[in-house]
Amino acid sequence: MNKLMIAGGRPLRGTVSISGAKNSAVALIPAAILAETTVTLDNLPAISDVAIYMELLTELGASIEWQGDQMIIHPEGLRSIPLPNGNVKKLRASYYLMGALLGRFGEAVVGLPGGCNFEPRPIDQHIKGFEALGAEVTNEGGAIHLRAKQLRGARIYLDVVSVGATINIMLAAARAKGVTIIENAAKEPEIIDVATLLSSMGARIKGVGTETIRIEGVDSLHGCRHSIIPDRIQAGTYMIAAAATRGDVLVDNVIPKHMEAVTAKLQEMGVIIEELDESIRVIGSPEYAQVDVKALIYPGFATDIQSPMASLLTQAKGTSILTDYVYSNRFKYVPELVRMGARIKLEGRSAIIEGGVPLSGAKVTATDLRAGAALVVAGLTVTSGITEVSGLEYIERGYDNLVENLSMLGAEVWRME
Ligand SMILES: CC(=O)N[C@H]1[C@@H](OP(=O)(O)OP(=O)(O)OC[C@H]2O[C@@H](n3ccc(=O)[nH]c3=O)[C@H](O)[C@@H]2O)O[C@H](CO)[C@@H](O)[C@@H]1O
Ligand SMILES: C=C(OP(=O)(O)O)C(=O)O
Repeated sequence: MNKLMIAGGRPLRGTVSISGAKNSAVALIPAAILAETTVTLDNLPAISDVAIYMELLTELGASIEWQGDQMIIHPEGLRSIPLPNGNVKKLRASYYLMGALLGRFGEAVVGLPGGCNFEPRPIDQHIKGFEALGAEVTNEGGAIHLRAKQLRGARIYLDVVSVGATINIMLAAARAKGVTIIENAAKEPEIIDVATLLSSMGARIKGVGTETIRIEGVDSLHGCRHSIIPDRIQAGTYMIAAAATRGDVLVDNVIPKHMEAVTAKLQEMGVIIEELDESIRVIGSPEYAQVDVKALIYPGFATDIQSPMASLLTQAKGTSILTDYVYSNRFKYVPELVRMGARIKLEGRSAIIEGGVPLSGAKVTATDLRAGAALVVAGLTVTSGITEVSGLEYIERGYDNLVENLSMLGAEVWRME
């Protein structure tokens, strides 16, 4: 396991430029399967989930050029080769191969996904959607087999608002015969990003960003060039880290509208925020008020940043309650924060966080990507001792150039193999 070493206690200062969004990138790359000609993606994050996706598309026969933040996907050699094991199990978003391969080839075999396994994460709504479009879906030894002679548009009501199911159904429906309506759809910015790419490829999609999405299937889709939206979760993490270290950071290349829930909560605590067109300046204060945080679907406070927020709340005055309404038990990081001296109790889907308790350096383990983000933010605030975060590979699933970015902001951090 790789480790991140942190000698904390230094206020973060300077500018950090945010890369493209992980949760867009890992949907846009498989979406390119639907095109018959070349797709170019710009502003791609340099994270391991993207590298794994590149390998997956290569296994399927695509030819890919990836240089800097640009990926060029030539889909001409693609076939629907069964992928029951291997790379599909290394990330959550491999489930998008189901919708993309089904849409393009009418068949797919894809192993159940991996990714952050902080709790069971079913994909029943994805399957319900594929079946409604006319696919036969079976689970054979942990791999999902999908087959359809002809996908047909349908009206699909999602029982739970799901980012993955909304995108997966859009992918398959883009090539179905007739009109598909997704009701109770998710509204996250990454869904709009995927719909923008599909529309540039020739798809007919309306209503993204609302709870009803209408997709009129087309016979073929073509290549295009698309620039990925900034990663609002990385941006939020740097905003929180700037506040937690009482620093002064310009978080650049962001869409401030996507950050509204984080901005509002930080302001409520007493953090000074200046919003510019494509950047947000975060200036820390000596004291923070306690706040309650409810992680919700977009435009609510994102569940993916509740864990670094918990680390910041250990610095507030008084007791804060952080509740996650998306996942019932996304708190594997709590015992690790407690190891660093935090006083946090878990009650159902809430963490009760006692503020004003100084943290100290310890050996802690990131059990998943955002648990890792929580420990990094906590480590940056520590004034006594070194924090040693094991499981850096989880963090690198979603944070582009983390060590370099933090070092540029003045943090003393280094990697240990
Ligand atoms: C690759 C990617 O984009 N990952 C994000 C995506 O994950 P993912 O797409 O897996 O998350 P969903 O939006 O689907 O999950 C939301 C909730 O619905 C439940 N559910 C979901 C699907 C389903 O078929 N049945 C079901 O019960 C889940 O267990 C969870 O409690 O959105 C999550 C919620 O914003 C984020 O935390 C992840 O970072
Ligand atoms: C849960 C996350 O990712 P994934 O869905 O890819 O596991 C995340 O990005 O916080």
